[in-house]
Amino acid sequence: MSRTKTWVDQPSTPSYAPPPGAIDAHVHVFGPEADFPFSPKAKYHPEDATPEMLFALRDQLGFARNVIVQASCHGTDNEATLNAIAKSGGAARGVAVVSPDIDDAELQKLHDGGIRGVRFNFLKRLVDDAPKDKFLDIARRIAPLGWHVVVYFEADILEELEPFLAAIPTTIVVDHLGRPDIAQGPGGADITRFVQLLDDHPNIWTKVSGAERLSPQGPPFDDFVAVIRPVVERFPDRVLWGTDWPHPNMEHRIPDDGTLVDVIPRIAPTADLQRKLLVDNPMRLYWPEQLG
Ligand SMILES: O=C(O)c1cc(C(=O)O)oc(=O)c1
Repeated sequence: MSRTKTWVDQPSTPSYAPPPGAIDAHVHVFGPEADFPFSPKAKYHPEDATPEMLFALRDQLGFARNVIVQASCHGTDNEATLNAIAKSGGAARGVAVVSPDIDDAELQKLHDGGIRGVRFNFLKRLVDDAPKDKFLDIARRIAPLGWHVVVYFEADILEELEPFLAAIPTTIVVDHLGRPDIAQGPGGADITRFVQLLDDHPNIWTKVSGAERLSPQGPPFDDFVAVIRPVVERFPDRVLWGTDWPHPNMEHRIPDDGTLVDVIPRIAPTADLQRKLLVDNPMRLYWPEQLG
């Protein structure tokens, strides 16, 4: 498999300045492969996207902290994510992917390394299987640590997944809004069903990220803004935002991270909404001990 590069080296500097303490709550690191080899089951083989590159981007975009989400290409070996968190000097925490047979000592080691959640991935193009019963066992075991569950799925399986989501005893964060079809517009079936899910389950949050993945129109993402801004306004205390750098699998539509940041004030049009989205909400999940 040839190695893919999915990010721009010199993104534009955004016009929008995030508030002090802003958290980019969905990023990944890839490798470096020489130190942290990719999983033999990985569905893509990326170039190295290192912690140093991530922190330079964070500073350029005007963010203070990151949440590093274990990428599928590293399987259940979280060492690359832990390495990046350790190198951040307290400015990053993370979400791990764990094997169902992980023991308590290993979970505690992840906690000590800054992990505060586990990710369950249901995308067939990214993982071979997604065993709901085993995921539920994991969810029950991480609950006492104060962790939450991050779930990545596509809109077509939402209905089938709802009983599983309802059985999870922790906060749940849905990646990239469960990938609604943005072309359906603001009243579309996908986003309507997703909003209903959040109405019905007060413990379900969402990342309002993924404009570059979900918008058929592309920059400046007017179609994404029209569909997603009502979601931010309806659930101001249950939304997170992230660049998704280094944008796995986006080699054919590589986004400019500065342009993505400029979407924020359009989906969260007031300073109050922006502070909740970028600071207060992610702090509650990832750095709760630092809240007054
Ligand atoms: O849609 C994707 O391809 C994708 C992949 C991964 C991953 O490989 O972990 O993470 C994401 O947030 C999105």
